[in-house]
Amino acid sequence: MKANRPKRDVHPDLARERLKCNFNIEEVTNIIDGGKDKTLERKKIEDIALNNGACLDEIPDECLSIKERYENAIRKSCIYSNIVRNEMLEITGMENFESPVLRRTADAFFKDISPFMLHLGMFVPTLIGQSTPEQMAEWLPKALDMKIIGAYAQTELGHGTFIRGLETTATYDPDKEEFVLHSPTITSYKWWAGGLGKTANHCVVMAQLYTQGECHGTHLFIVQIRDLDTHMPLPGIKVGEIGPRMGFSSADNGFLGFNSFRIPRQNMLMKHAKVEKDGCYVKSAKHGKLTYGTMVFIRVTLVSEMSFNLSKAATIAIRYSAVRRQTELRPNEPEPQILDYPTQQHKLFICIATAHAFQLTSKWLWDTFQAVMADVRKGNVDALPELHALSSCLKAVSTSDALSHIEQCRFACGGHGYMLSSNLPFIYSFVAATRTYEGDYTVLLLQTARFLVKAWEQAESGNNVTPTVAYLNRTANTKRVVWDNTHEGIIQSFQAIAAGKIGQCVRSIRDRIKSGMDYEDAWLMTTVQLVAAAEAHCRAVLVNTYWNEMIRLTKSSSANVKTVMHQLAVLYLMYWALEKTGDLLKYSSVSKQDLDDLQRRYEELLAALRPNAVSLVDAFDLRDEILHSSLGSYDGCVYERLMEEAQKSPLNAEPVNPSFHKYIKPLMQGKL
Ligand SMILES: CC/C=C\C/C=C\C/C=C\C/C=C\C/C=C\CCCC(=O)SCCNC(=O)CCNC(=O)[C@H](O)C(C)(C)COP(=O)(O)OP(=O)(O)OC[C@H]1O[C@@H](n2cnc3c(N)ncnc32)[C@H](O)[C@@H]1OP(=O)(O)O
Ligand SMILES: Cc1cc2nc3c(=O)[nH]c(=O)nc-3n(C[C@H](O)[C@H](O)[C@H](O)COP(=O)(O)OP(=O)(O)OC[C@H]3O[C@@H](n4cnc5c(N)ncnc54)[C@H](O)[C@@H]3O)c2cc1C
Repeated sequence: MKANRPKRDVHPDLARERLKCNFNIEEVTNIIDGGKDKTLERKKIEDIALNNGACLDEIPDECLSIKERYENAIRKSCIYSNIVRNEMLEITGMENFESPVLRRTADAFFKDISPFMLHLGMFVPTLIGQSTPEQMAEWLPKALDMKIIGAYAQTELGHGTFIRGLETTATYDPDKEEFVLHSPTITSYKWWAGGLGKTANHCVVMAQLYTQGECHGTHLFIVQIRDLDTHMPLPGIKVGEIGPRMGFSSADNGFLGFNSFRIPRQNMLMKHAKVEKDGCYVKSAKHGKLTYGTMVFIRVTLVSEMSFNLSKAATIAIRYSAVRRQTELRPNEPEPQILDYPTQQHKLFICIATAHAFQLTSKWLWDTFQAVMADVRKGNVDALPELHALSSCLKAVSTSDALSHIEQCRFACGGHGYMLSSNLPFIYSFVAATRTYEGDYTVLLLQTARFLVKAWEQAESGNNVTPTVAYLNRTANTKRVVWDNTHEGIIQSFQAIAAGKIGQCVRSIRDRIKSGMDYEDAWLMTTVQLVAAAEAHCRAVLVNTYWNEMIRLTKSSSANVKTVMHQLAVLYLMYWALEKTGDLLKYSSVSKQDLDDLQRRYEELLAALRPNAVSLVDAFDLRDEILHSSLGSYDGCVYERLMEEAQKSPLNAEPVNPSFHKYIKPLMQGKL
């Protein structure tokens, strides 16, 4: 059902803020979108999706029951998918079905997550990345046309991180030329897959492949789990939804068990390895981990996804902070806008800068991913370890940083930030999951650490290392870098911290081995340091990439846009330098005086950015329909919207709730 929202005048405080803007907002929007043409394309897609009002709900999702919420999400998913299929893909091009713009526009329909998200997000990319041309021809058109709807079922009740430990089996039967899928234990049940519980009729399943009596490790299979006509689970399939969770409330995350369920031989995704009709196993992949490709793809896309979520939270908190007034600074003076408090600016301006840092880095990461995949298609897998290390740490750090900054945005909105109608709790719970799914934070940083330790050893012995760790060639054998408070100096300090920490890990491992431990135990005992070293490496990559990309992308910008983009990048460098003073003292020659100067310059920068704060979030160009926020709308009519949303509470539908007569009154009368 559509809801009509009253159009309101812009709140005078926000209107005044917009008059202070000294840069061209559209230019910054174009930089964030990746060019003027990309902005136009995004707006066109948003217009198609939003102008028909299909996304608006009369009753907020959070006031619905679990069942109603799911049914409403399916209703909207079908409308949205139809628009994507019939109108939007024509604009992006079919090959760009995973365009972030499509993903972002979907947010206008769902405060939470669409049950179809994993279909386009993981099922389709797996078909593209793991199928032979024949398999692709069979399934991809059906999947893109929504003739089949898929999920990605890898994680099991007993194992998520350790993929090699998955228990589901796929045993080849050469007589019938079929695989028999089986779930031998309760812990082998698939668990978590989005869209699996009620929506999907197909899924990609990761299972241990057995043929000719031998186990060949985990492989991917495409499995039909429900009848296309009745939607009933097929015989041999036990499938359902896993129950309420912190977020993802409308994503019908599911469980799945197989009871000797048979699929044709052709349903093994055979791009990197195949099983012949007679059961002979043939591996063609040049790298053992190419079946993990969908995970790498999603890790890469998550960096931009984090930028988007952070830009939403920052827009809400900054617009609200411009309208909210609190506490007298001096007796009898009007209460200031809370955005005038430097402590509030400290909480929030880093969110704008981080959204830029992640967006610019994500574009660079995406280009790197595309280049490495093009090489892989030609048979060259040399750059895969570096891509894995890079995508792992950037996924871990971007999701973790986004989560803590979004929480800061909620704190910055006081009590009203706790309201679901602010949308901050939805954004937070969505992002909280990203720190875990697609590889947990710690686990992924330890993957990066493996790569870094090897790179450090190469650099130590005088060999050249790959580009993202090239700083090791300069710093591996240096004790402390000379502190220099320019941007180059700060970037070099981050590299020195990373090199210093990696070196310290290597020495700890070696010392432990010398004292009698085997390599595995020495590694295990060093993992706390290894995680910190990988995080430091990631920060070095982030500051360097953000800075370089900012300079590159603002080359032809107007002077004031250059200035404000520069200010944000400097803010990012200073913020993190001040967060890491202990490390700077350890690995650079920074003095107490240098740090005091840095703190003062940081505070001056907050003040310099203050007049442009609202316009900087306006530059994210997030329409109200995408923000879903009583606190963050463009007009800033916060109190009216909070009141309007309160009226929608089901508890306000009747003046007296029946429980009064049933319980409270008898209690008051001593009759209970
Ligand atoms: C309209 C919509 C359009 C589009 C949508 C677009 C985008 C979507 C945006 C947002 C998404 C929104 C919603 C999505 C919602 C939910 C999705 C959630 C999905 C999931 O969670 S799926 C399950 C994911 N699971 C994991 O990630 C598990 C994590 N574990 C692992 O990855 C691995 O087990 C491991 C890496 C931890 C270890 O693997 P292993 O044991 O097999 O390997 P080893 O540790 O022994 O390492 C050996 C060797 O291999 C190297 N290695 C490991 N992995 C890789 C890799 N992927 N690539 C290259 N190399 C790899 C490793 O480094 C070792 O190397 P070394 O040289 O020996 O050191
Ligand atoms: C909202 C959501 C959606 C999801 N969607 C899907 C989906 O669509 N498809 C799918 O297949 N899966 C999905 N998952 C599952 C997800 O990928 C896993 O939860 C994730 O990979 C973590 O695995 P786990 O839950 O087994 O955690 P565990 O591996 O059990 O981790 C628990 C803790 O142990 C630590 N730990 C584990 N191993 C190590 C180690 N080697 N060294 C140090 N510490 C370690 C971790 O850091 C963590 O703190 C989803 C999960 C969520 C939350």
